[in-house]
Amino acid sequence: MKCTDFPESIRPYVVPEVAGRYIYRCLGCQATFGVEELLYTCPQCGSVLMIRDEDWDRLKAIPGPTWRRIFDYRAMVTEPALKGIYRFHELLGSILPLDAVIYLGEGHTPVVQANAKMRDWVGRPFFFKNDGQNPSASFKDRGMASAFSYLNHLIKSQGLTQVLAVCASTGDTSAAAALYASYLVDGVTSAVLLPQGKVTPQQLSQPLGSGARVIEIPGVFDDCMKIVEYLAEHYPVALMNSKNAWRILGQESYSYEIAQAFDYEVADLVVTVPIGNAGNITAVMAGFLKLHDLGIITQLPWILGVQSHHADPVYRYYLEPDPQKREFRPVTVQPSVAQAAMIGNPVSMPRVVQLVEQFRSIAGDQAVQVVQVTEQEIMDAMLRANRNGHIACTQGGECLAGWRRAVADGAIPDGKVGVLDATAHALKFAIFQEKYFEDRFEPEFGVVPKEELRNRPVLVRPPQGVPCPVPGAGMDAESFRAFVTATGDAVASMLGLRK
Ligand SMILES: Cc1ncc(COP(=O)(O)O)c(C=O)c1O
Repeated sequence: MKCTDFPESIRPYVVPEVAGRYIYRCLGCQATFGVEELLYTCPQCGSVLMIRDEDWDRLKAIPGPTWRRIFDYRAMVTEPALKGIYRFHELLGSILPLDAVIYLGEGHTPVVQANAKMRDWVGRPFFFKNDGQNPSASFKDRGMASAFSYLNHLIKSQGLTQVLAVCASTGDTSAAAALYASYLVDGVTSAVLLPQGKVTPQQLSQPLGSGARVIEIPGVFDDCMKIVEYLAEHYPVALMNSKNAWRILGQESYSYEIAQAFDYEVADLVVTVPIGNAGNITAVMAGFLKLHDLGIITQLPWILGVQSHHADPVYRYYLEPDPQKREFRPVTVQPSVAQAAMIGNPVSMPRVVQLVEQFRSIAGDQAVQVVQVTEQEIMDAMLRANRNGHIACTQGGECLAGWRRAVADGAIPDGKVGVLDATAHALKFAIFQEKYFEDRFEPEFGVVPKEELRNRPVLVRPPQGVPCPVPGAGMDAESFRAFVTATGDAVASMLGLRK
């Protein structure tokens, strides 16, 4: 449905105005800066930035029920600039002209209910929201659509040429950045820095296929991040990590979609996310806070962050109950199956600290929790989910393990329902499934396969003397019939079938 197909009375609700006064606000010294330039950190104190609409009151003047109608109408619109995350245009980019918006199919990801078996295994009902069904197969596309739409706007409005987009990545950020850069083509190229040997073959193939310059660095993600920060400080590049606040803005759409999927009744939900660089949990909290502030939702959901015991700096920070005594200490990560979240010094930690405080001040101390899970729990949970109709990656498994752990610890009251972020597609992380099925985990992971969760292919050959087809060579009809019958019977016997 096109915007112009709607009756005149509804059109004002559907077509967004290009308006607002966006600024970067420093979370350290509170200084503000215009968004005419792409900034990553505060030029005054070096702290991280968030983007704010200084004209927010004009949005607050619109009643919550009207906003809900606007977003629900827009869900039916097919115009590229209003599809996907930009149906929430006023909340995440209202200064962007619609012709600058880049849409590659991100957003609108499905919310899939867990079956009765999984519900009983956890002890509470829950859903997976499958962000692996985004174009580059992870949630990162939400933030990249935003960051590249903004970049596109700068290119168009300032006549920029030859922009080099760079990022450090645990695999998924690079796939998304390379994809969006490859679409823009005119004037934009991308280069991605990956920790050598610490992304899966599927993740590595993505930026290569999109034509990015792929640079491998010895070390872990945190080391790559320091290098791209250095590049952003000293060279003319556009940093596409979530330090770039436009990424956070786009990722807020995950919260908006959850609200919409649950008819804006989110009070009983526990939105569960894995934490790595902490951009995702930042965006999820910021998104719900905005909806609440505008009266689009009347109560906040709970937020549950999950970390592996091999990369758990945020969990450790919140172990201290007294906010005055909390002290953030980066950790040295150990190998983790939740490899995309294997980050010891999350860039968005200052954002998390402020938003958790804000969130808890409205919804209570229990409304944001962080739990820790083992590598074994992550693998077992992922495989169990995928045996029950899901397509969770290891980070999705981490969410499920965390949700189950929180329920078992008595931290989740009756009546709460989980919405778990399956942040990437299972296929990107198939290598960990393979290691489990083949019992090939290196000792440092500490994962021991459970027989009931393993699965391997079985080769069935026809009995001796029955000819087998040879690829490229012909076979006479009688031999082929003999092969089909003998092999078919062997398969049936293996499956316990009787004629
Ligand atoms: C699939 C996946 N899940 C989870 C994360 C963690 O998200 P964040 O770094 O925003 O905390 C990442 C990336 O870092 C990821 O690629």
